[in-house]
Amino acid sequence: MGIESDLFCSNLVRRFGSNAAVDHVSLDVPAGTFFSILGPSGCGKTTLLRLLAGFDRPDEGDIHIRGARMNDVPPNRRPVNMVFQHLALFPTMSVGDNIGYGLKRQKVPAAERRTRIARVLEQVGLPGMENRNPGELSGGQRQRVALARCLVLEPTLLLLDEPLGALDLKLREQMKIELKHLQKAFGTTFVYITHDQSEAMVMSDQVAVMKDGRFDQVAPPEELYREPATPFVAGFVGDNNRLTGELVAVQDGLAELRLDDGSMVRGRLGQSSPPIGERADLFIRPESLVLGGDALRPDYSALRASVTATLFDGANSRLEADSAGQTLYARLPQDGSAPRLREGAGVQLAWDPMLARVFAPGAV
Ligand SMILES: Nc1ncnc2c1ncn2[C@@H]1O[C@H](COP(=O)(O)OP(=O)(O)OP(=O)(O)O)[C@@H](O)[C@H]1O
Repeated sequence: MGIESDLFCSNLVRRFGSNAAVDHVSLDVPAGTFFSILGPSGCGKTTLLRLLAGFDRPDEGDIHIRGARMNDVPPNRRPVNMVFQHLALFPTMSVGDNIGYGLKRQKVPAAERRTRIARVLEQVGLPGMENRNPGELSGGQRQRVALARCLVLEPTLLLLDEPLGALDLKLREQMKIELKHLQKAFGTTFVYITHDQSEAMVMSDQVAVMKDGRFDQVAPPEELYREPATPFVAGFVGDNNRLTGELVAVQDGLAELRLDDGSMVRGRLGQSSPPIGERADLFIRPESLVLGGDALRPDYSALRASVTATLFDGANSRLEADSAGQTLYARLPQDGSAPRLREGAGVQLAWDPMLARVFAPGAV
């Protein structure tokens, strides 16, 4: 890790007028890893990727690729390739010619080109498809050709700008697993931008959650999910319930909140603690909520709620309930153990306070 990493950036800033689209971003991506930048529309992902590719220049900060400073290096001289959402395969060229295009420009001899094209097609699971036309391929196959066209050039870094965005849901699910395997097989360093948290979580070694031009948190997917550093990350990564109340006490890292209907709930204090007496948000995941019964542990927090709907979605089935005007979702296991609950039925929703996070209110 450090300046010799495949990609190392320090304090990158890119302003448009008075607005900093990229606002002091630093990142360190070791060789052979899958790094995702995840954030909502307009947070600055594309602007950051354009700086890395060299299509745009930072106002401040440095970009290093394998130890070499890139700020003044034009895009075609950087050891970087880019895959776009709307891929631009040349429609009148065969798959083989599309893949060989960059090699030809590098003046790689024809025989070697043929060997490398055949090998990369095999690696992306399209052996022998050199002579097909892009129009004769499915959307997923075309995206694999676009990837092969970049990987055949053996870049240090592959930048991917929402490459699955144009595919339908089922294909996207399949391709995100394939991409993860391909990245590991090639060992190329991937920097992937997306607004889809599931894509980032499934594929990445590290995810940077971006908001308003800054990184809120950079961590492996599981850590982001279990230990969100900010209320934005808690609300953006995975499903979460949010309860708002007043912070009345803190003891041993556990915060106690009084909700507006007077109920008391508890959760672990996050990194940014509000002062006692101030408003605070408690986040608890749907799968951490249990439908309370006799076996409720005494240290659990619990709320009375009334069922507003059961939402069947196979393994992701959920219960929607209302507790004093706040909507909560709880996971409903589909192995027959979930009780049958009618709309309007009263339930008790309980949780282990260690699984809940409490933060000062922030934009979610
Ligand atoms: N050339 C430009 N001139 C002025 N403002 C720009 C320019 N490019 C981007 N911006 C602004 O910078 C901010 C970040 O834009 P950017 O396209 O990087 O976001 P994004 O996270 O990629 O969004 P999306 O997911 O919708 O593509 C936005 O407020 C955008 O309006």
